[in-house]
Amino acid sequence: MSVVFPLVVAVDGPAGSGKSSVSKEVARRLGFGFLDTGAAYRALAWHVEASGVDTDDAASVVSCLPSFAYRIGTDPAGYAVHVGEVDVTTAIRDPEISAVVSRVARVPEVRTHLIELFRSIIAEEPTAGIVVEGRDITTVVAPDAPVRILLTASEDVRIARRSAELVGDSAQAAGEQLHRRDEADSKVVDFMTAADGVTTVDSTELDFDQTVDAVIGVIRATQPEAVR
Ligand SMILES: Nc1ncnc2c1ncn2[C@@H]1O[C@H](COP(=O)(O)OP(=O)(O)O)[C@@H](O)[C@H]1O
Ligand SMILES: Nc1ccn([C@@H]2O[C@H](COP(=O)(O)OP(=O)(O)O)[C@@H](O)[C@H]2O)c(=O)n1
Repeated sequence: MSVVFPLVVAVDGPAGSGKSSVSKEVARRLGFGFLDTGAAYRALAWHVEASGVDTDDAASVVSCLPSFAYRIGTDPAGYAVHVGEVDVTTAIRDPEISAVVSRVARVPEVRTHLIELFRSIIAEEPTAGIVVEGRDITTVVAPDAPVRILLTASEDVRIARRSAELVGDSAQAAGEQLHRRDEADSKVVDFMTAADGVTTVDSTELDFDQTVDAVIGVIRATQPEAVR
């Protein structure tokens, strides 16, 4: 009996471009699974901090990997992130975690460990497809995915969207943090330019529903049987 893998829709892009919210809605509409890979880097940063370890020291970060008991579901309607028994779904969105996550994500051993984890979650997806979003999905995690998309938007628009969802944090601080994080992250992987074969969806002038429709349009163009 041959093994049938799910159809992988790989989505990359900078912070605030809509990767997470748009991918989740696309998955919901198509009956696919959804994997937010950034959540794992955030949860590891949370775990490193909770272990009292300096996020700036790569060797100490690596020493936290064996005790990192990470769990995430792929049902877009039941999104929840756990480290051991602790539900960290909300805690990992804290600006304090956003401020340190890039330090954890730049460690090569961390990336190797999490990339393997993502590939095993993808291989075990029980539905017909899975939308996987992050920074290196189209290039490293699933470069052979049949659908590969770079979701972008101008920095001003991304900052405005991100600061609109923060409470008690000034728009300026949110903007500066987003800019710094993209700068640090893009030294590790290039998610600002589309690799060969990757389709760019620029949501600067699109509202949320139009962006979802644009992504589904790209999927339909390459995999018509996946979209009815
Ligand atoms: N095309 C769009 N138009 C307006 N708001 C959007 C659009 N796409 C996403 N958003 C909103 O922008 C915010 C950031 O989106 P998110 O999915 O968290 O981005 P990312 O995962 O790329 O960081 C969310 O509040 C989301 O609802
Ligand atoms: N595939 C990925 C996904 C996220 N990340 C890291 O994880 C962090 C959080 O990712 P995220 O997708 O939750 O960030 P947002 O774009 O949603 O703000 C990023 O700033 C990167 O440092 C990564 O290195 N590779």
